[in-house]
This record gives sequence, C-alpha cells and structure tokens, in this order.
Amino acid sequence: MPLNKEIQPGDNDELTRERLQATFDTQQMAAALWGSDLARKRRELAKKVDKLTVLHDSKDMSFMTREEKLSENARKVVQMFAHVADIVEDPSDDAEMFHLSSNAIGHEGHPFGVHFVMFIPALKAQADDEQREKWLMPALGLQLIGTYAQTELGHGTNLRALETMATFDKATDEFVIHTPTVTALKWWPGSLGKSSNHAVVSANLIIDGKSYGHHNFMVQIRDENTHKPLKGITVGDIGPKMAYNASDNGFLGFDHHRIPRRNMLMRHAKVDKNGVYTKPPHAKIGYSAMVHVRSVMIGHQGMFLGSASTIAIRYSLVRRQGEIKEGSGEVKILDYQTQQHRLFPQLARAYVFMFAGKEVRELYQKVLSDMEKGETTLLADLHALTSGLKSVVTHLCVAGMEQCRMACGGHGYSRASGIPEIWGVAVGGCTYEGENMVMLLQLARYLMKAVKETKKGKSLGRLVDYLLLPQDRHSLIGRVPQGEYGPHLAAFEHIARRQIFKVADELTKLQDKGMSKEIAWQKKAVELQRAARLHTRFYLAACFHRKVQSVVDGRIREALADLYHLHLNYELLDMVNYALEDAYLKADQVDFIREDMYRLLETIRPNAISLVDAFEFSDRELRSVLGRRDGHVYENLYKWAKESELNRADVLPYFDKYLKPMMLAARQRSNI
Ligand SMILES: CCCCCCCCCCCCCCCCC/C=C/C(=O)SCCNC(=O)CCNC(=O)[C@H](O)C(C)(C)COP(=O)(O)OP(=O)(O)OC[C@H]1O[C@@H](n2cnc3c(N)ncnc32)[C@H](O)[C@@H]1OP(=O)(O)O
Ligand SMILES: Cc1cc2nc3c(=O)[nH]c(=O)nc-3n(C[C@H](O)[C@H](O)[C@H](O)COP(=O)(O)OP(=O)(O)OC[C@H]3O[C@@H](n4cnc5c(N)ncnc54)[C@H](O)[C@@H]3O)c2cc1C
Repeated sequence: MPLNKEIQPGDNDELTRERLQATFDTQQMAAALWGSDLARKRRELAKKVDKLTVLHDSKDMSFMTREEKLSENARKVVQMFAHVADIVEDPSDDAEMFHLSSNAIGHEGHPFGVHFVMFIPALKAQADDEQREKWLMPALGLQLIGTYAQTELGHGTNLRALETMATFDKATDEFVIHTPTVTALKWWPGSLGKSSNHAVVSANLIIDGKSYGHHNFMVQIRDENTHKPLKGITVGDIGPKMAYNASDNGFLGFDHHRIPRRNMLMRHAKVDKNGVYTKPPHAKIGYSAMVHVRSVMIGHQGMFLGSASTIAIRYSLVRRQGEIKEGSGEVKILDYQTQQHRLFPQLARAYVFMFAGKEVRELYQKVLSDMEKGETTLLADLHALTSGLKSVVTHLCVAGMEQCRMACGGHGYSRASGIPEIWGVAVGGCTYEGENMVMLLQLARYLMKAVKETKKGKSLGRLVDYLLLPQDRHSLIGRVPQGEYGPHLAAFEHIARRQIFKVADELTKLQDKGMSKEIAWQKKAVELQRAARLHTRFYLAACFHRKVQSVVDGRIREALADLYHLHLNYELLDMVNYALEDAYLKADQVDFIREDMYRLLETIRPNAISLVDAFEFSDRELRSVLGRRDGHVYENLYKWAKESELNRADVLPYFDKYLKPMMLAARQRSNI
C-alpha cells in the first residue's frame, strides 16, 4: 500500500511517480492538519457530494453572470440543506457544515453565508432566552434568512461614529429605527441586497434624548411571503465586487421604522419599559459576532492558501519548461530552486495558519462559555489575539496566493486555475471584520499595556508572558547544534520583544517631552503596527513548534518538522532587518539561515505533492483545472476554454455591427 493515498489508475504517470516517493501516510498527515475526526468527515462528505448530482455546479461559475451565480448558489444551498442529514454526521457542527458548503457551493458566496457566520452567533451570544426562542430556533431551522448590518456608507471602522438611530418611544414601547443621512445607509452586509428577510442592525440607542452608544437590534426587513421590503425600509444590492460575486452585499435605509422594544438584543445590555438602561458586564460584549468571524477566518484563510499551494505545486509537477542541464530534456518546473523557494514557504504558512486557526477556535469557545456565565476576563486576550492573527494571516495569505498564481505562469492568470477567485475572496479578509491596519493597532494597544504590567514585574496574560524574560544580546543560530531549532524560535521572540519595548520607550519619551498620549501614538503608529506584526509572527512560529512537538508518529513529525524549519528560516529572513539593527544576528548567521533554507527546499521536494495531497481537497472543492488530482491538465484546459460563452458561435454579432463595417469602409477608402 503506497503511503500517499491519492494514487488512482489513469492518473498522469509523472504525478504517480511523485506520489510514490512519500515518506509519510497522507491520511495521517490529513489527521494532523484537520484533526482525525474532521479529516474523516471531510473525506466521507466529499464522496457523498460526488454522488449527489443535484449538488454539482451546472456549469463553471466563471462563465456565469452575477444573477446566474446568485441563482445557482441559492439552488445548491437549498439542495444541500435538503440532503444534509444524509451527508454530514452533525448538521449543528459549523466545521463540518463549512466543509460541506466548500465542496458543494465553493467560496463565491450564497444566501446563508452571513446568516451562519454572524447572524446566528450574534443571537447565540447576545439574545436572552426568550429572544433565542423567538429568533434563534427559526434561524437554525431555516425559517428566516438573516444578515449582520453594522457598517454604514460613511463609517465601517469607527463604530462610535455610526449614525443609524434607535430612539426609544416609551408611549408605544417601541424603538424607532431611522437613517438620518445618506452616509448612515447600511452598506456591505452580506446577503442583504436580495436574499435576507431579517437583520441584526447596529444602531445608536437613544433614550430621552441621551445616546448610550450603538447596540444590536433585530429588524425584519422583508415580508416573509412576498419578500418585498417592509414599509419604511429601502434595500438593495451594492453592485459587483472584486470577487465573492455570488453574494448580494447590500444597502439598507430606514425611514422611522418601528420595532418592539424587545427587539433590542438583551442578554447583556437591557432597556425596560420605563426606559431604564442596564449596562452590559463588558463594554465590548456586543462585538462578539465580529470576534467570532475573526476566530473562524484564520483557519479558512489557511485553507485558501493551502488550495492555492495545491494548485501551484501539482501543476509545477506536470508543467515542463526549459532544461537545467543542456541536452538532458526539459525539467518539471518544480525542480527549479526558484520555484521551490516561491512555493514551499507558502505551503508551510498554510499549514501553520490552519494550526493557529484551531488554537484560536478553542480559545473562542472557552471565552463564549465564560461569557454565558457573565465572566469576561479573557475577552481582551481573545480580542488582541484575533486582531493580530486576522491581520497578519490575511496579509500573508494573499501575498502567498499571488506567488502561487505567478508560479503557474500564464495559466495562473486564467480563471481555469481557480486561483483568481479564491485570491479575490481571501483579499476581502484584509478589509472585512476590521481593516487590517486598524486591527494591528488594537493589538498594539494591548501590547503597550502589557509593557506597563511587565515593568511592574507582572504579566497581562499568557500571550505576553515572554515580555518578562531578559533579552539575549546575541543569537545562538549556527553557534550550537540545530536540534529542534530553539535558537531560531528565540530569535522570533527577541525581535518581537525588542520592537515592543523600543516603541513603548519611544512613546514614553515623547510624552515626557510634553506630547499628548494621542499625538505620540500617531507619531509612532507605523512602529506600533510593526510591533503587533512581529508579536503575531512569533505567536505563529511558536504555534507551529507546539504542533510539531505534539505529533506522535515519527514520519509525520519529521515531514512536519521540515516544513516548520523552513518556515523559521524563511520568515526570519523576511524580518532580518530587525535582527540586524541591534547586531543580534551577524552576517555569517544570516548566511547560515539561507543555506539551511536551501537545504530544506531540497529535502521537502520529494514530499511536495504528498504534503499538498494531505489537505485532501477534492477536485470539486478545488475547482481548478491546473490543480486536478489526476494531473491531466492540458486536455482539460482545452475543454474548459471551449465552454467559454464567446465560443457559442464562430462569429459574434459585434463583428458584423462594428468591425466589419469599419474594415469595409477602410477597404473602400483605399480603393478610391
Ligand atoms: C451553509 C452553512 C455554513 C455554516 C458554517 C459557517 C462557517 C463559516 C462560513 C465562512 C464564510 C465567510 C464569509 C465572510 C463573510 C464576511 C462577513 C463580514 C462581516 C463584517 O465585516 S461585519 C463588520 C465588521 N466591522 C468591524 O470589524 C469594525 C472594526 N472596528 C472595530 O471593531 C472597533 O471600532 C475598533 C475595535 C476598531 C475600535 O472600537 P472602539 O472605538 O469602540 O474602541 P476603542 O478603540 O476605543 O477601544 C476601547 C477598548 O475596547 C477594546 N475592544 C475593542 N474591541 C473589542 C472586542 N471586540 N473585544 C474586547 N475588547 C475590545 C479595545 O481593545 C480597548 O481596550 P483598552 O483596554 O481600552 O485598550
Ligand atoms: C467582502 C466584504 C464583506 C463585508 N461584509 C459585511 C457585513 O456582512 N456586515 C457589515 O456590517 N459589514 C461588512 N463589511 C464591511 C467591512 O466590515 C468594512 O469595510 C471594514 O470594517 C472596514 O471599514 P471601512 O470600509 O470603513 O474602511 P475605512 O475605515 O474607511 O478604511 C480606509 C483606510 O483608513 C484607514 N483607517 C481607518 N481608521 C483608522 C484608524 N483609526 N487608524 C489608522 N488608520 C485608519 C484604514 O487602515 C484604511 O487604510 C464587508 C466588507 C467586505 C469588503
């Protein structure tokens, strides 16, 4: 039995030979990546989706208009729910459902995207028991379609400036929801434009003329039967986007629209019938739906980068171009060192992002169950961690995916590669759920507080314990045996700690000179976001270390360790300026890191296909001609191109309408 479980009769021989070189069992590696239970469920659900033709794309989405895309994905999502009990073991398991939807529907969006990822989590965390009964149960039972309407045309980041009003009317025991200006229109919510009939709406709570800041309200926006907007509500689609065009992101305006008082989500903050307001136990508890998405998107982004790496690495083993040694025949492009250097570090990042995604989900679950008991101590840690990870992971993912696209040459630019769409979806993650730079500055706030605590000999939390440790002056990389690469990890720690303390000292100096805290912060904002990035990259490296250490099977641990060591080398070189500034690393140590990285590229090369096969993306899920498991790329690229709508006729009307008359006229002129 070969160790790579993807080998099948009829596969491209090149890929089979590559797969036979695996040093580990790909299903065991899949278990390390996804968790053994989820890996098994993914495998089984993919087989079931393969058999259920009603879940298959009716044609490649690249050849569809937006309306066709919306309709196609609405059709598939309805079929998916109709068959869900036969396909998944536990329909209430978000992870299993996400993988089902990734297989059957893909990532271009569908009417229930925000419903499951924000609307339901908002109800779970913020609705009281009676409200859960009223809305959560119907939402879970698909009796209504919800969205999360917070961002406005004028403001997305600065939530304190949101303009939508929810004014309490004591006489009728209602809130009057109103959009006072054009900039107050809700703008962007997913599935709002044409699909949803309910929304959790963020609006400023106003009681007796006093504003209590924004709170969340349940608002029905469309009639349950006719689907027409309710009186006082204007709603529509905001138009085409870079990608994610099967999602109808929308706008929404209210003209003094009335809702019952009990439509304010009241698990934590409350308003009684006399207009008496009760504060929540934590000011930011109402932000929980955002924290939920930030926590799930880390693993999803890792998956996007894993998909792009799979496509590019498989294709690089099919594509031959040029010779390394003259006369010895064209080589697979993955045999070029530059191609390996382009792709393997992205593969390593995909792995660590998936591991980090798992860790952060566990912390989220813990915080959620604490919150249920009114306990909010870990909320600040979770906010800091997710803010940093969300920003660094999305940024590195899209940079990595772009490398994958370019590594596929011209065919990478074609939608047939599958990379443009997932890149477009992933890059949205740099903006949604908090613009990356803004979220890095949120983490920086936490880090600056942590420095203050450290100076008192205390730690703000587990994530920043390392700030209490003394700084070494010189790195031991290349000075002691490599072992488990301890000195490399220590270098990440050193770089992060130094930048954090450096910027904290600079802030103090500016304030000592009389500058206000806010202006000092502005003067150092770029350095602050750098501190946040370095802290997060240290967290990621440490997470990779924890994962490798936890693996029991020797062959899996060895293959993972190769990726981990490559990651350490590659990322350190990417941040090397920070280590050179204080001469922590010497030039010969940088050379040592480089040479070790090149060695690791060669070590990883024979396992490359098995490391991507271990993601176990089915062809249906990958939606890529270049990334096909069987490697039959060229004949299928030709088949795909023939599906282009432009090939429906040899001559298209625009030729007769514009080009032919122009050429005829030109010929006539030349005959005169
Ligand atoms: C079919 C079935 C499938 C089912 C399966 C489902 C699987 C999932 C499918 C995945 C599909 C993915 C689809 C993707 C959809 C994308 C949807 C996108 C949605 C959105 O974008 S919603 C809108 C998001 N908006 C934002 O993120 C706004 C960003 N801005 C902010 O968050 C805040 O304004 C702020 C954080 C930048 C600043 O806030 P504020 O001004 O209020 O606060 P201060 O800066 O003054 O800070 C005060 C203190 O509060 C702390 N703080 C802030 N936020 C939090 C928090 N969330 N938690 C805890 N603490 C918080 C600050 O740190 C400050 O603390 P300090 O101690 O004073 O320093
Ligand atoms: C695909 C997609 C889906 C979305 N889905 C939803 C949804 O379902 N529901 C919803 O409510 N919203 C949704 N959004 C909106 C999204 O949450 C916001 O676009 C996002 O929070 C960024 O806010 P903004 O657009 O106001 O950007 P801005 O804040 O205007 O950002 C513009 C620039 O200003 C900078 N900037 C802003 N403030 C600061 C600051 N304080 N310090 C330093 N720099 C700053 C930013 O870094 C950025 O460079 C979605 C957006 C996208 C792209």
